[in-house]
Amino acid sequence: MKDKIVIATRESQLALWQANNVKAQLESLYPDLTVELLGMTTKGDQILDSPLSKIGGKGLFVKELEAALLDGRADIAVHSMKDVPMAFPEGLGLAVICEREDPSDAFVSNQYSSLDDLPAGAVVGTSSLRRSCQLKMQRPDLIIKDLRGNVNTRLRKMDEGEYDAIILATAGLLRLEMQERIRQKIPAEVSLPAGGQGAMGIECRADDRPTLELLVPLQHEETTYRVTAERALNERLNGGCQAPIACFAILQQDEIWLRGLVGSPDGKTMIQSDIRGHKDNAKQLGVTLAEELLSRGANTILDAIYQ
Ligand SMILES: NCc1[nH]cc(CCC(=O)O)c1CC(=O)O
Repeated sequence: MKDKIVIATRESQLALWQANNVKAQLESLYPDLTVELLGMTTKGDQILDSPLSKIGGKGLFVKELEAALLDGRADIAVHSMKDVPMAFPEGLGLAVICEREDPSDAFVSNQYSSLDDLPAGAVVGTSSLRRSCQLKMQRPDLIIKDLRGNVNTRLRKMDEGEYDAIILATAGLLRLEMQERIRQKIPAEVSLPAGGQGAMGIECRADDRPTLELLVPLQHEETTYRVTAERALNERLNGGCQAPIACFAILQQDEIWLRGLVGSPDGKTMIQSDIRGHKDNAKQLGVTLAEELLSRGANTILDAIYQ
């Protein structure tokens, strides 16, 4: 039995909240266990002056954390599942997926109470192609302006008047106890979330059995089925969270209902579909839905973006 676990974490307020949440869960499960945080800065935290879709590179926010796991400085890394690439470096793997927080996107504004309330020409901040393509599709009259930085930075930029409204993940705002900032939880029909949004996952060394065993109680079954289907779709589309891909699964008894879409960055084309099937086929459902989207034109949109 291990007596100490070191958690590698980014130092944004949200990342620290998530790492501390896992620390608290482990400490309450195992009173004799010491849990320490190892704070680190990633490339994604450093490059703040260019749009994320231009910097490219999957795993911008996880590479440094993974290096710490591989050389033994840390035992686990806590991630937002929507930022975790599909493939792990040799020797590492996903240990568990924890219970999902609200997966929706949040509409945040000081003047306006909802997306519908925004006047023509209003400036909306987001750096996510997924959010901007869905917004443009429904509201071609809005002006979408890039917005980078952690949650606090984005809120400050809006407060300073650079944007009339911004879109953030509801989960992040709830975790940071900024629920009063949420003017509207945008329904999935209006802004389909990113695969994995709202769920935390824990990565560790694939052969570290003692750590894997400690983590077992943190696994959340329903979330795992849902996020497995979503990630399979992303993987088949070869998409990271910087791609204009949205997907969202819910569980109805033993049946998964997975919705997915790929939009063109200009907001003029959107290919969307959905699929239902038994939860034991979560992965296959994601792959099948991805292939349907590809055959209906998503391949053309994605080729243009990835080239
Ligand atoms: N893209 C960064 C990121 N990664 C995870 C979250 C929020 C928390 C979550 O989805 O679990 C955010 C912030 C946001 O999109 O507003």
